[in-house]
Amino acid sequence: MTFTKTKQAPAETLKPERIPAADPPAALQPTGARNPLSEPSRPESSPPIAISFDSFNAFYGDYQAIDQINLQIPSKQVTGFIGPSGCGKTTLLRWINRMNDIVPTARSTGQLHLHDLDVLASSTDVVELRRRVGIVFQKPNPFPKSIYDNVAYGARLHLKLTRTELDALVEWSLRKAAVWSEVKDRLHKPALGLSGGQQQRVCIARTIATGPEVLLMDEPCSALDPISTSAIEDLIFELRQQFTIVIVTHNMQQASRVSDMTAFFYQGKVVEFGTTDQVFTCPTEKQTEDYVTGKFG
Ligand SMILES: Nc1ncnc2c1ncn2[C@@H]1O[C@H](COP(=O)(O)OP(=O)(O)OP(=O)(O)O)[C@@H](O)[C@H]1O
Repeated sequence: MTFTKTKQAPAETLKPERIPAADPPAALQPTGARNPLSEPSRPESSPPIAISFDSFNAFYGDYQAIDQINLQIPSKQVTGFIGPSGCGKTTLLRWINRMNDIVPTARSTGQLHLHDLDVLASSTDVVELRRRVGIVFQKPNPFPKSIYDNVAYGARLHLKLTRTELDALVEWSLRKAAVWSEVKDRLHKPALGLSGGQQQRVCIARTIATGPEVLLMDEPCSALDPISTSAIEDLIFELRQQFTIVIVTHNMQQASRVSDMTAFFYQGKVVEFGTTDQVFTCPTEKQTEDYVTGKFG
């Protein structure tokens, strides 16, 4: 069995709003420059690289979860991480915004760059890094606050906006996350009163409200029903126009639908990395073929 990349039609019942053409508020324009070291030999037509792992290793205590990974993630595309349970997908994802800093046993060696920023340097401002690299988790995790306050939360921390500007930002973010029409009349009601799919889109709105360049998504649909999953997939497809997206998924159909590039992981290594069409229809490695066709994993 092989998969071909097809764009799903939006679910009629939850048809997402299209992304407004307008740029985000000026205060949210990304500031990242490109890493010149990552790009010198790439042909003109290749997209620039947003994230580079070079000889990257990650450990929990003595256990090595990531083994000598070299991976270059293109800007403003969707890169899917696939592979069997325990192969290191989440670990690698969480190093990109240093979420693993909160795990006492976690450490890494090698190089990791976001454009020209040395992510692992002790001098790196982790709060600013996490503003530039937002993360959406497996289960929607809205704060026990109103929808408005959820989305405004990061902006209140990072940006000094007037009430009018904040209102505009909240609306922009909720529109971008394709949930505005469903929540605009209940902005000051608890976010926890929404459906799981709506909560997840509010969490995405909360993440993009601080103006990140990168969105990390760790199995963002695993707790959602098929209609909500379809709405999130449509949203991912739209958001890649503006954000670099890295998504971990166990769902092969989902990976083939939403990802431009796919990395197949096995036992802490990247076995194969290429366009999603190539990885799913014409894999070069037997292990990849066995995995995407469901023979193991
Ligand atoms: N906090 C931790 N402490 C110790 N070991 C950990 C920790 N988190 C993950 N590991 C181990 O690191 C390895 C990689 O785990 P990771 O969660 O990155 O894999 P994964 O590919 O994302 O798996 P899954 O698809 O099941 O989520 C596993 O062997 C796991 O048990």
